[in-house]
Amino acid sequence: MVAVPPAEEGSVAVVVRVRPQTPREQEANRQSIVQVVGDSMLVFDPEDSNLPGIPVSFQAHDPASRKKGKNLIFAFDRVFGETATQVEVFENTTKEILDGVLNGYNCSVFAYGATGAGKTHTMLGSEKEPGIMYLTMQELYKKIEARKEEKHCEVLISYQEVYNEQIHDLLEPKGPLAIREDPEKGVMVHGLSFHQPKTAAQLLEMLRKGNLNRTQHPTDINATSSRSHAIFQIYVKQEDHVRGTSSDFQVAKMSLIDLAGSERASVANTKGERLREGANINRSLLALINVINSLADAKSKKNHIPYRNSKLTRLLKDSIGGNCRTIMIAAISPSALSYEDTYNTLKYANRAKEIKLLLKSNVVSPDYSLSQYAVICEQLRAEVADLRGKLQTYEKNTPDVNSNVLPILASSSSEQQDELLRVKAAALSSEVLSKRECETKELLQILKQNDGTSCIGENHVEQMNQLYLCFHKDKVVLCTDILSKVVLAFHINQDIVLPTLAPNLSTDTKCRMHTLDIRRALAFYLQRTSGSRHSERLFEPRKKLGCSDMGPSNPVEQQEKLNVWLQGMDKKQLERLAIAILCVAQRQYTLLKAANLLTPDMRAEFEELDSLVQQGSYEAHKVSMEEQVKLFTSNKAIHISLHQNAEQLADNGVLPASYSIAECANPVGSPGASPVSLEILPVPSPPFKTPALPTKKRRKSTEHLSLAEKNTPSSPKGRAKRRRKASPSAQQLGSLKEWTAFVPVDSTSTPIVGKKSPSPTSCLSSQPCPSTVTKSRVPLGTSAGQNCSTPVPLRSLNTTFDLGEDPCPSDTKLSAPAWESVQHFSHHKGAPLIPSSASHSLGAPRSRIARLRGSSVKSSQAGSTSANRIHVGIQPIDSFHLLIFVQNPSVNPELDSHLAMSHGNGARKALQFLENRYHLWMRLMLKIP
Ligand SMILES: Nc1ncnc2c1ncn2[C@@H]1O[C@H](COP(=O)(O)OP(=O)(O)OP(=O)(O)O)[C@@H](O)[C@H]1O
Repeated sequence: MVAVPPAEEGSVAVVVRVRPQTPREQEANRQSIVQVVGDSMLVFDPEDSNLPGIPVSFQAHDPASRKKGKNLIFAFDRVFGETATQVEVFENTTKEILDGVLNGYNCSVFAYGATGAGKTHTMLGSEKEPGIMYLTMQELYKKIEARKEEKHCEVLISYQEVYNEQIHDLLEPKGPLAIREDPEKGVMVHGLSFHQPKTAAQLLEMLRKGNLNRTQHPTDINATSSRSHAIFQIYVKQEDHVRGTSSDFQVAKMSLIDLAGSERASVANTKGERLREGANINRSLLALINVINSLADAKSKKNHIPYRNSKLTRLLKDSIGGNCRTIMIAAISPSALSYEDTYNTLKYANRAKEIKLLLKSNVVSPDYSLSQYAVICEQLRAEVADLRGKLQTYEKNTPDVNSNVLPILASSSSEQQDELLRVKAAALSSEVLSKRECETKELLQILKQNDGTSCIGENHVEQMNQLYLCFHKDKVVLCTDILSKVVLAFHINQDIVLPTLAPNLSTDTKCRMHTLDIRRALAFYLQRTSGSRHSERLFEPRKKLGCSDMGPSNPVEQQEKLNVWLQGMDKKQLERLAIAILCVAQRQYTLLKAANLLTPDMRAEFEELDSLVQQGSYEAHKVSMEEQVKLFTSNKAIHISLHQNAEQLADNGVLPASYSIAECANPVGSPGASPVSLEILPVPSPPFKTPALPTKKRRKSTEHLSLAEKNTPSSPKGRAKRRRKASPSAQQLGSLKEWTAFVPVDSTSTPIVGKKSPSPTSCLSSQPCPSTVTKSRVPLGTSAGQNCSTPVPLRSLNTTFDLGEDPCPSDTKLSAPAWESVQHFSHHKGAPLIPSSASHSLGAPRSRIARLRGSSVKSSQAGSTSANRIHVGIQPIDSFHLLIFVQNPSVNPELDSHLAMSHGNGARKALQFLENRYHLWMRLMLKIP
């Protein structure tokens, strides 16, 4: 039910404005016939010139006039004397009812009077002295502005005239318009234009233009006599900003009417057209007077009101009396020359005072019937069901965020990605976060129970969650990195092939735990992932590659087997894993630092880890190298995480050495995929000499990898010095142009020839090779001298490498072009080398990699058998991850060695990324054909 606002009784307000005498009147030197007494009274044709305030000149009266209206006293709501200003008139008339308009009441102000009495001056005014129309609108805009916080207001205006009983649009002049009466909407003018001035100034301009269209002709009485009734209407619609239950809004109409002046043909001396105009004006005014009389007559209230007698009265049907606050401004001349007109005006004005009003605010409520409500309810129900469905889908996908969402992201537009991530984050934030909290607490429990040396304080739970939130907000940036780096650690050290991301979102948490207790971490990890699709994924590729030890697909069995396997790990294996994870943690620290996400606790922890990494760097490097070499000799994949926003961040100087593969959504071998070249480059030499590293001080076992362990074999100062001395940073690698100058565009290309390379035999000497790349960031491994013995030639990874059968030193000879290329692009003095220690210790498979030669490209193309080839490939997994794999088709011919990836700008960054972050003895060269 819509509450009907109570009706308010009232009556038409009538004010009189006496204009000053015109020059013509002054010339006639007649007496003034109007005496204003106070604010609301006047004496028409005062008899006694001695009345207070009446000038002596008034005493001489026109005898004819005196007969009719001698000393008539009129009282009105307000009487404005000759000196009253426009603003004064406005403020005491229209301004007072403006609030009514804003409260939903219809209002009208009309100026009535004889020709030349000052109606147009009052209503419209001039530029110098703008009248009520302008002042009203100005005030209206002010009031709307003042309440814009609560209400939304719209203003529409129309401006029309009734001339010779025809209605014309003054703002968009066209033919005469017809009046329609709608039972609900009231009187309407068909075809009338409505406008929306934004400011009062705009409105004034509209008024000015409208007045130019108004019919005005000079008469004897008034040089600018308006020959039409002008009706300016303002519609104000208001709506609450915050809707209530009723969705109410108010529409009020304000009519500002400048009537044409009544005239006596004899006085105005009108003829012809003017006479006809005058007759029509008088007729319509007479109709108005009749309406006023009827409205004012209490007895005739229920009787017929003769609105239809003229266009004017039809138009003003809802603007005079009734539900409309009405102000009549009676304009009169004080001159005795206008005695009759003034008297008549005062008479009608006096009559109009008696018109009663019954005011109601025009509150409009959308009429929602019950059936409409039912429809709305139904729609809302459907929407809720739809949203629930979506939520369930997202919840289902939550643990699978990496495998499901990221590929979608990779193939989506950035807007879609944003949206997906937003939705994903929303879905994750509630349930997953609470899961994560439990998980973290569980981890803490485990840590406390088992060794009591937890580096993760209780407050870390919160911090981790913060990190997690950051991860969401930052579009899966850091967490993903952390996540996949842990996976990488698993990879290298545990020989697990993992072509998809690690399973759950809290692996970063586990990463921390891993640094304390690898065995427990792995167990925990497996516990968490067993039975999930992720764990299947974890082992499936391994099976595919013929690793039968992980055989059973039953997750429980898998877990048991793995547990056994973990238990069976010897100290050294665990140590390797620990070191690899420490390296990962260091990189994680770098990323977190770059992203400004480090808390003091984390910083301390990572610094400690860093020192551990440094301490065990030789070992770490050795492990890494061994794994690397292994990698080349069997079908394995290294799962490398790439930073989604790396390029952007790199551009901003945040992450200078990372790489984005935003366009790498194509699966391996998919049609239209661009080939990518992956170069295996000579391995950089480590920043320190192996003999200098006291191997005794290496980490003894996983148990010794506590974060509290701070002893380092070399001082940080020394390390820093080594770093300074170290070979060029990633930035020194040269431009992409430089790279492409040396690397074949596709797999069938041969290395660029014609450039001299250093003698390969020089690499066999104990001196560093000229083209040795020395690493600077992290201690990486064996000496340059060692490396020199097993140089890896420049290769395109979408080519096939021949694997030599014999590991004899002569096979290490490189083709001249390859070496020269390496020298050129690397800008390094020494030759990049694979450490001899690694190659010596790795047995047959190791010797294979050692035997890769630049010249072998040709021989592979010449038809070497698949048994002695390896394929090295790079496969984008999603926007964040890159799978680099090395395949020996003789072991598993199913794996596609083609590379499908295209990315234009990131080649160098990719190289830097791989080199600096992962210490892989490879460099990536991505090429766009
Ligand atoms: N209050 C006033 N102060 C000064 N001049 C005025 C005032 N009122 C009217 N005038 C002047 O008197 C003249 C006639 O006024 P106006 O045109 O407004 O009369 P009107 O009633 O509109 O006549 P019509 O009906 O013929 O259009 C104009 O020159 C106007 O400037």
